[in-house]
Amino acid sequence: MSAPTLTASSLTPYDAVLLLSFGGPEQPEDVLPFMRNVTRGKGIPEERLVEVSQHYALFGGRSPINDQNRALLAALRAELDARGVDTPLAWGNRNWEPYTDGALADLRERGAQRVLALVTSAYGSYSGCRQYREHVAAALAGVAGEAETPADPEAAAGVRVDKLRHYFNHPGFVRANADAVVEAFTDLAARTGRPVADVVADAPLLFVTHSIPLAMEAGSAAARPGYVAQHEDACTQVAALVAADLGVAPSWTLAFCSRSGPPSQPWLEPDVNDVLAERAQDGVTAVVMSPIGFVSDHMEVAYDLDTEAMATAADLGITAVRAGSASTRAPFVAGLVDLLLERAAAERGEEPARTTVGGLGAWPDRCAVGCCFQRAGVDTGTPAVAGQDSRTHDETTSEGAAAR
Ligand SMILES: CC1=C(CCC(=O)O)c2cc3nc(cc4[nH]c(cc5[nH]c(cc1n2)c(C)c5CCC(=O)O)c(CCC(=O)O)c4C)C(CCC(=O)O)=C3C
Ligand SMILES: [Fe+2]
Repeated sequence: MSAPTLTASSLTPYDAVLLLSFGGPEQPEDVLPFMRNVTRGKGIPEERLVEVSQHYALFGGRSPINDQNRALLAALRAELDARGVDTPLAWGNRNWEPYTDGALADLRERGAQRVLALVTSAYGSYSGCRQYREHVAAALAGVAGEAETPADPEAAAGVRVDKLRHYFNHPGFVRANADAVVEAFTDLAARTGRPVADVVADAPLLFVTHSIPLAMEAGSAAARPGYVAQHEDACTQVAALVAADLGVAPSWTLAFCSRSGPPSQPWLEPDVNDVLAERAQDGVTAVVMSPIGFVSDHMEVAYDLDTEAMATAADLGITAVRAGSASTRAPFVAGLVDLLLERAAAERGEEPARTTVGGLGAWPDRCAVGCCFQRAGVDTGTPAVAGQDSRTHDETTSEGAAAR
């Protein structure tokens, strides 16, 4: 079930790949300005900003996310080189330096006309999908020197930016998470001095992801199976690989972390800390937590799981082991390169296999009309690239024409 290794000497018609990520502060004085970027117009209470600033302060005011993206860039470069692909790889963030507009301006300067963006969010929701698409449209407007984002920012900037399909159900992402969970159960067995099969049989596997508002969940589910359904599909596949490797099927649930917003606004539940308390009441003394919703061990993992949830588990007398994230694990990196090659082949008019696992199938290359609005059915009309509802300049394709 490992992804087939694709080979091609280039990513034609793409001139460059852009790793597109969230960004994070790297020094204490950048924490609050970064958080104001993230929450602008979102109605997040000031107390929450102060609270989350303290999470960053615990780590010296430096988010781990940028270093993790530097490591991912290096791993992707090495994998591309190993397959003989010399396409340039650039990096831009939505919320902190290095910003996307600078990366795109630089690529344009170097002659790039078509860019393929790889977003560090495996799942679709406004936060992990359309918000990036709108962000790229605004960044292109900046590159074109326009104050307002025009309806066709790609034409204005002379750069077209496509986005790789979501990869929560790609075998590379699933295999990498399963390997990490197998390692965590093995570690838990060593710590408790029991056979690993016994540990899998009675230690629950808690998959953890970022909570989002229920309205955002509904928006994610309008055009395709939503954020929660995507997670359940990925969790089912990871658990199946763990069962195959360790001989016993783990009993898993999906829990959420990092709830934000005002208390009056409903977000996805249950919270991972509440799940731990419930399991303790049932007599559970050991768990594995897998941060399946996160591509790397950034601040939500370092604080909400490794600091807060670990303290909750300790208070409850639960031995908890946190599995690693996909980060730069070989199956994940190889899978991402497979996806880049698949997309390039599709853009050349070939018909590449769209490898997936689970029951939901491959997400479309261009996001479906109406996908991932912040609230279901509420189209703000904000220009966004890379969708079937984007106004791109390739009017000639049937897909582009159908969207109008
Ligand atoms: C689904 C999702 C992912 C996972 C997918 C993905 O990985 O992209 C994610 C990732 C991340 N979220 C991050 C940081 C923050 N997110 C915030 C706020 C919010 N996140 C939301 C959702 C998500 N966020 C939402 C709905 C909000 C409320 C405001 C809004 O509606 O947009 C806030 C403001 C404070 C607060 O409200 O908690 C901060 C500081 C970092 C960087 C971490 C680092 O520095 O290492 C990363 C990778
Ligand atoms: Fe977030």
